[in-house]
Amino acid sequence: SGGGGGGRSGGLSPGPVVAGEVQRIDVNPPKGTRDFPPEEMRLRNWLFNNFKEVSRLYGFEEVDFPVLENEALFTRKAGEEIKDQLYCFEDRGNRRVALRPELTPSLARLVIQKGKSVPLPLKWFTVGQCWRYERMTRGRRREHYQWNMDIIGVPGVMAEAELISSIVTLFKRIGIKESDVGFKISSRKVLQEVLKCYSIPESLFGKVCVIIDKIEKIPVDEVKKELMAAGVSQEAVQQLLQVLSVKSLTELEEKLGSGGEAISDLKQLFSLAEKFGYSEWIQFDASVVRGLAYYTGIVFEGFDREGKLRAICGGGRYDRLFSTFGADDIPACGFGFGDAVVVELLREKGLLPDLSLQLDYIVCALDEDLQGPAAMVARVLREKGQSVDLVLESKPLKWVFKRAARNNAQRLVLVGSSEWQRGVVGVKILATGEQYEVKLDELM
Ligand SMILES: Nc1ccc(Br)nc1
Repeated sequence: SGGGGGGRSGGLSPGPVVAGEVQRIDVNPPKGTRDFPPEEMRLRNWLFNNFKEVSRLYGFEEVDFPVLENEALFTRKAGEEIKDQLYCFEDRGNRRVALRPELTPSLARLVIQKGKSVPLPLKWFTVGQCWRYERMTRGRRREHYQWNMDIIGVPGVMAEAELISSIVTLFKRIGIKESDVGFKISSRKVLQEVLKCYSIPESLFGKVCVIIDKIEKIPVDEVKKELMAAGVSQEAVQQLLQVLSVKSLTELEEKLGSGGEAISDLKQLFSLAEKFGYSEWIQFDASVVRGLAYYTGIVFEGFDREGKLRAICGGGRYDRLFSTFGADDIPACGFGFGDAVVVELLREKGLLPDLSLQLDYIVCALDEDLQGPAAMVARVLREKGQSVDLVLESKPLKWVFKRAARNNAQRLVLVGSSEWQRGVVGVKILATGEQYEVKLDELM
């Protein structure tokens, strides 16, 4: 959703500056950002209203945070892309600030700030714009909106199962089926258990996961090199990469043994999926790691089964994030769901909704000195909850009918002199052409 459109004049490249004339500004939004003209805004509102309705159905409370945050929220030392692309600067008070690249750190900050005043578990959601400063070489967007749902204070995988259920509900609401998309599910405890066998320090865990997450984006030898540079032995690297290619929970159990938390979490999650009714939507995929350093357990991502698009959404458990902000750890999990990839998917599937403007009335005075009575008509209708496009200046009837058609007005009210003298106005039902006169207080 979102994007520019043809302006009133042609090209936007400024012509020569003539003395006394103002050079035309660039009317496009900054590189990598989008405008939302009415049609795009209707699609965005439709999508966000679905996000919010699902959040309401799941009993989540809406929260919000500033787009501008203290840079320190995002300066994790794990080599994440999100940090390399931080949209950050020093403000006039010499503070290091950043346009948030994600929402979870802000949420964690607010939870810590609220402390014991907000009884756990918390189920919070938000829809917010997130930013990255990426060299335009790849021509990618620099902003998108994310729907985030987080459950704070529940250590068990019922929380992850509930979150995935909410996303399935969203997909169903917008017409996307399990034959269109799926969820790849794994747990970072798989990697943790391998690393423990090679006594790799916990402090390296986040960085190792971030490197492994690049496995499908850069050559595997590069991944190996980065892992070894980070301090992982060659043997451990081999084991890590091998475990990522495991194809089933059974095979994983053979590899890791049945006593570990990774297997028990995953088995429980797949069992719960049966009860939630979304087993057909999920699959175990050991290669899912996700690129954020703070995930510690179950991780998942929504993908399009045709494999044409980037991940639709992603999330997981982050039980150690709070202590990175100097607070006591609280078990937590959540996901982010962007506004762009899902719209690409809907477009691909021919599922974009038809969201033309819906107007109840267009009201027009038939001559200049009837503008006041026309305003009265508009007031009466609006007080009854009717949407009214009041024509604000003298216009030929042809113009009024054209505007009524373009704005999908259901009825046209014409305020004419002789009718007004008789205490009535003319109403035309535009779909049928039927027309009648009605007293002002009988208007509806
Ligand atoms: N984190 C992030 C922010 C903005 C965009 Br576009 N993509 C990812």
